[in-house]
Amino acid sequence: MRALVVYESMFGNTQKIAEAIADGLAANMTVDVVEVGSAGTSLDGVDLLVVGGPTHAFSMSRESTRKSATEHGSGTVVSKAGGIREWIADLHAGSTPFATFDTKADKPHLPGSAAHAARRHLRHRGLRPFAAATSFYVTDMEGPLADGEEERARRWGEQLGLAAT
Ligand SMILES: Cc1cc2nc3c(=O)[nH]c(=O)nc-3n(C[C@H](O)[C@H](O)[C@H](O)COP(=O)(O)O)c2cc1C
Repeated sequence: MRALVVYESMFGNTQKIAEAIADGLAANMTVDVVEVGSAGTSLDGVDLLVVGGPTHAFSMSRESTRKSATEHGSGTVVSKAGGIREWIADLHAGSTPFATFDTKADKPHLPGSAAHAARRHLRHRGLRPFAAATSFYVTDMEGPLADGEEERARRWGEQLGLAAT
């Protein structure tokens, strides 16, 4: 069984979560973890797709929010060539099972989530939801991740892999 983890990340936090999820999945599945700019659009041979990105303006990023992140961040960004919104739109979609995740600010009352938006878009493309959309938290715009989030991501990946096999 093969899982594909596709992530978008500006400041590296979602990348860390994606790698932790992949680590957890690897207990039960073969896993590839790919930055969205390098991900192909075919899902041939993929038994479980896991997609995640940073929450920007209550949803998945757009070109304008990525530009803003690039301009306001203190270094170079990880995802320089498009985000998961565009990747999902281009996907050669089938009925592959999927799960989505995001990173977002650790503020309980702030609405909106890239993971929920990605879930809606993937369902719309015909893919099959396999797990609830899940958020992982950062303590500030550029991070770091809140305490324990990488371990929580690893466990989430492990549970997904167990359920898929
Ligand atoms: C332009 C922009 C808009 C953002 N909007 C939101 C938002 O609506 N809700 C939220 O919780 N976090 C928001 N954030 C914080 C991001 O979620 C945070 O930067 C991200 O989780 C960091 O992940 P990354 O290092 O992988 O980019 C925003 C960040 C940027 C740069």
